[in-house]
This record gives sequence, C-alpha cells and structure tokens, in this order.
Amino acid sequence: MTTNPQRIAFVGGGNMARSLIGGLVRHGADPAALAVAEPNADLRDALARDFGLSVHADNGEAACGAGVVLLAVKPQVMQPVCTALAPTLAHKPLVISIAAGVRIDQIDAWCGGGLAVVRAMPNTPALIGAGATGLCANARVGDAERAAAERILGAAGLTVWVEREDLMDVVTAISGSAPAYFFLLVEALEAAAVAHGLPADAARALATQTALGAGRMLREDGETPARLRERVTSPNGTTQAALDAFAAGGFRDLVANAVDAATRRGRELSAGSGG
Ligand SMILES: NC(=O)C1=CN([C@@H]2O[C@H](COP(=O)(O)OP(=O)(O)OC[C@H]3O[C@@H](n4cnc5c(N)ncnc54)[C@H](OP(=O)(O)O)[C@@H]3O)[C@@H](O)[C@H]2O)C=CC1
Ligand SMILES: O=C(O)[C@@H]1CCC=N1
Repeated sequence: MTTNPQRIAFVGGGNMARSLIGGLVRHGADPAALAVAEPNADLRDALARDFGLSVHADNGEAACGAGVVLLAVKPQVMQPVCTALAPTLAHKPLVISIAAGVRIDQIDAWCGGGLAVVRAMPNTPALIGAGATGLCANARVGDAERAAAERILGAAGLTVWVEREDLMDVVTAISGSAPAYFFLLVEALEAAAVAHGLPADAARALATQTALGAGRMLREDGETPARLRERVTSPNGTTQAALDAFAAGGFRDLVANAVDAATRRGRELSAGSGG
C-alpha cells in the first residue's frame, strides 16, 4: 500500500462531511485526492455526482493510504468505526474527528494508538463557507499537520485553535450547536410578529435580514456586542421595553443554562461512546 499525504478520506458522508467536502472543492482541492466512505448508497451517489470524488461503502477502502482521515460519524458509533479502521491506519495518517464530545485520547486509542489526532468542532454554516470551527490537537500534531487541519476546516470558514481540550465541549455549545439557537430566535420572532398580524413571509424576511445584518455588524463594525446593543437602544424607547422583558424573563440565565446543558451533553457523549 502506498501512502498519499495529499489524499483526504472522509469516514461518514452525512451533512457535515458534505459541507466540508464542498468547502474543499470550492477552494480548489482536486476531487481525485478526496474519498468518502458512507453506508447509504443514495448519499454516496449524490456525493460522487456533486463533487466527483471517489465513494466507498467500505471505510477501510476509503482510508487506505490516505494522508488525512477525517472521522465524520456520530459519536455513538465512533468506537466501533475506529476499532475496525485501526489496522488500516498502521501508516499513521493525521486523524481529524469532528464528533461532539469524543476525546482525542479515545480516538487515538481506538485507532490503534500513537497517532496525530486533531479534534475539530465545525458548524453547519460551513455549507456556505461561513462556518466557525474550534480545533484542538494532541502533542503528536506538528506544524505540517496543524496546517493541513487548518486548510481543511478553514475551507469552510473561520478556525480558532483551543489549547485545552476540556474547553472543546463549551466550544461545541457556543459554535457547533449555536446556529440552532439563532434559528430558534428567528423562528420565535417570526411567530410573535405573525401573532400580531404581520404576514409570515414579511415577518420571516425582516427577521432573517435583521439576523444577517446584526451578524455582519458584529464582525465588521469593530465595536463590542454590548456597545452595538446600546446604539440600538434609545432611552425609554421600544428596544429598552423589549430588553426589559428579556431581562424579566431571565434571558441571560436561560442562555447560560442552555450552554451548560450542551456542554454537559458533550461530556456525556464521550462517556457514552466508550469511556
Ligand atoms: N450537524 C452538526 O451541526 C454538527 C455535527 N458535528 C458532528 O459531526 C458528526 C456527523 O454529524 P452529521 O453530519 O450531522 O450526521 P449525519 O448523520 O448526517 O452523518 C453521519 C453519516 O455517517 C454515516 N455512518 C453511520 N455509520 C457509519 C459507519 N459505520 N461507517 C461510515 N459511516 C457511517 C451515516 O449513515 P446513515 O445515516 O446511513 O447511518 C451518516 O450518513 C457527528 O459526530 C456530530 O457530532 C459536528 C459539528 C456540527
Ligand atoms: O447536536 C449535536 O450533537 C451536533 C454537534 C454540534 C451540532 N450538532
């Protein structure tokens, strides 16, 4: 078996793998250097059709000789997937896991040990190149492997290295899971406006564009979120009335509780996926 350091094999070809593959292809990666293993034939066919990469039903076949193996299966099946792959990983590729909760030492042990492992936590805006990914590495990951991980996840958006792995569960809570919180807020704004009589399409268009505008200001204006909020809030005006209602409902505590719950769930997933 010859190893091709440029070859990237995805194990699991679901939503996140598709987003990351799409990012790589958009950034000029050669589809001939990409492979994916996925049990679902329809997903395999769609990936082959959309990106022109090689698709496999067998994980070992996809990973064989790859310089990078990116694990994109659910945390609950990570242990059996890695254990079955271990013999194929004897050439010690860089292993990248995007699974929530699963620790680097677990991935390394299940994959046979002695591997350079990066734990990454992307999010679904990766699909449109607007993702945010936290990354954490073990000591075997050198500069070249860091650069490779950054190139792969960076093709989907922003990357941030986190040096303490125990912080990856809170990274998951505030970026991996967090698109859902913003979608929920837009859903709730739309429902509230509809209850006041605004047509649903107008409510959705206004709430969606407002979310986009607020997001762009957060990134482009250079001001803190608190200052941006203050600029909207006229003394004794409409915004103040809304913010008072949020405060009375315990908004900040509610958000803190949600982040705690997601962080805890991440820790449970590492226990539930085999130790
Ligand atoms: N969705 C998100 O927002 C994010 C998810 N993640 C992480 O990414 C990982 C994948 O999530 P996501 O893409 O949403 O999930 P999906 O279910 O869309 O993708 C996982 C894929 O893996 C396939 N699969 C199942 N068993 C195996 C196996 N033994 N070998 C190879 N492939 C297999 C599944 O096939 P089948 O459906 O047929 O079982 C499925 O297509 C998870 O670990 C999750 O924690 C990380 C960040 C964000
Ligand atoms: O909900 C989950 O468990 C996955 C990980 C982060 C986003 N989705």
